[in-house]
Order: sequence, then C-alpha cells, then structure tokens
Amino acid sequence: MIEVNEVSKTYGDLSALQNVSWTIEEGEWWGIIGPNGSGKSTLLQLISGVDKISSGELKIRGRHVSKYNRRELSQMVAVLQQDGLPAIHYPVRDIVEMGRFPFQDWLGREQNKNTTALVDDIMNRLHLTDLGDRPLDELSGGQRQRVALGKVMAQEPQILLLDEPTSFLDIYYQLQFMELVANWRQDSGITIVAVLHDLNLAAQFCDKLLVLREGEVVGVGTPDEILTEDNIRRVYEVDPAVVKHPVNGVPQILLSRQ
Ligand SMILES: Nc1ncnc2c1ncn2[C@@H]1O[C@H](COP(=O)(O)OP(=O)(O)OP(=O)(O)O)[C@@H](O)[C@H]1O
Repeated sequence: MIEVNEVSKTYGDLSALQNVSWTIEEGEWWGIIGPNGSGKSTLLQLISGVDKISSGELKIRGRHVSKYNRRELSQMVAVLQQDGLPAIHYPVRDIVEMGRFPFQDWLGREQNKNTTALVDDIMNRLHLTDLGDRPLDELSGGQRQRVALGKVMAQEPQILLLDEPTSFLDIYYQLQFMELVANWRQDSGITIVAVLHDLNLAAQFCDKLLVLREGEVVGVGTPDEILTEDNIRRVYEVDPAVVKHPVNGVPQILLSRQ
C-alpha cells in the first residue's frame, strides 16, 4: 500500500533521511522508533505529503505521493500529532464534524453521506457525546486528544499517521487512546503508522517496528525481533533489561540506572 524506495531527505546541508526503503501492507500497524532527531517525524511528513522527498520514490497505492492533489491525499491519509488540536473556543461536536472538510463542496455540502449518523457514532465510541457542546479549550489534554481522534475518524481515511500521539497523556489516557485506535482499526481495517517514543506501548500495539538512527533504517521486524537488549543498547545507548509481559508475553523494557 505504501512503498518507500531509497528515499532521502535533506534540509540544506543536513541529511535527515538516507536511502530509506520500506513497504507497508494494507491493514498493518507499524511503529517507527528511534532516538531524538533520527528522522521519524520527517518520514511521516513525507508519507503525508506535507514535505517532499529529495530523492528516491514514495508511492501510495501505486501512485507517487507528489501526483496526488491535497484533497485526494486528505481523503486518504489522516495525521494526528502529539498535541492534536490547538485549544480553541469551539464546540467539540463541530470540531469532529470538521473532519468531513475534504469531502465537502465549497458550500460545506456533502453528497451521498449521512454525516450526522457518522458523527453520532464517533462521538459515542469515543465517549464524547456528553461533551458535544463543550468548548475544546475547557477540556483536559486527554479529552482534547480524544476529540482530535474523533476528527480524524470523521475523515474516514485509509491511512492513519500518528506522531507521538500519547506524549502528553497520563498512563490512563495513553492506554485509552491506543485502545480506541486499536478498536477503530479492528472495525475499519485502516493502515496505521505511529511514531512512538514509548517502546512498551509500541510492543503492545504495533505489528511491526521500523527503527531509525541518524536517518538510516537500522531495524525492521516484529516487536519480539526488534526489542532485544542488544538492539536497544546499540540504538539508544542505554543498558536495559527486556522482560516478557506476564499477561500477553510481549517484550517490555525496564530501564536501569547507568
Ligand atoms: N523543517 C526542517 N528544517 C530543517 N531541519 C529539519 C526540519 N525538520 C527536521 N529537521 C532535522 O532533521 C533531523 C530529523 O528530525 P526529525 O524531527 O524527523 O527527528 P525525530 O526522530 O522525529 O526526532 P524527535 O524524536 O526528537 O521528535 C533533525 O536533525 C532535525 O533537526
């Protein structure tokens, strides 16, 4: 579904990504991990079409990303960042409805779609119904990130790009957010690429991980294959213990003081 072939990205003299090759199949949930500055967000921006590749090829569904216009891309790809929405004084339900913009004509009309039912369903799934009339700037960070998720769900994309979506959330809301995304994926078959700093969350939710270091791919595989003590030591320069989660067996990282 997404083919990244020998892609490089430079900003002036700075090389942010070098010869990255990667294939994402329909319906997969990938995590991109790696240290600060390794090129994770850059790679996500190239896939979303926000930024342009310097060399190589990047295709979605067989077509170069640069050949899609903005409307076509936003009907297919949705992006959610760590602080998904600015704290504006606007009702929650209206913000979720804004997710339909890519499908509306210039009068805000949409053909062949019961938008009200779609938005009702999303509000219900994300436990937002009771908050519908509340202005966004009066909500907590965790509630705001749920509204941001609602807006991208209303967009009904085929590809969801998440850039550290849980960074500002406490552990309750981190888990809640990831479970809501997982449920959405189960129902819709959406393809997900998530930049995650939390390796334990990545191990719990992602099918596969891509590891970047200094703009290069240094690992591709399942969480079991990637999250080993040796790999983490090599990429992050820390000395962790990796244990199996007692309930589901996925690798979990315990940090030790140096
Ligand atoms: N718009 C830009 N202009 C110039 N340099 C940039 C730009 N965006 C990113 N970079 C540089 O590219 C490199 C990769 O940055 P990027 O944000 O992709 O890393 P990252 O892995 O997402 O980092 P972090 O984990 O800290 O968010 C960094 O050296 C960064 O300074």
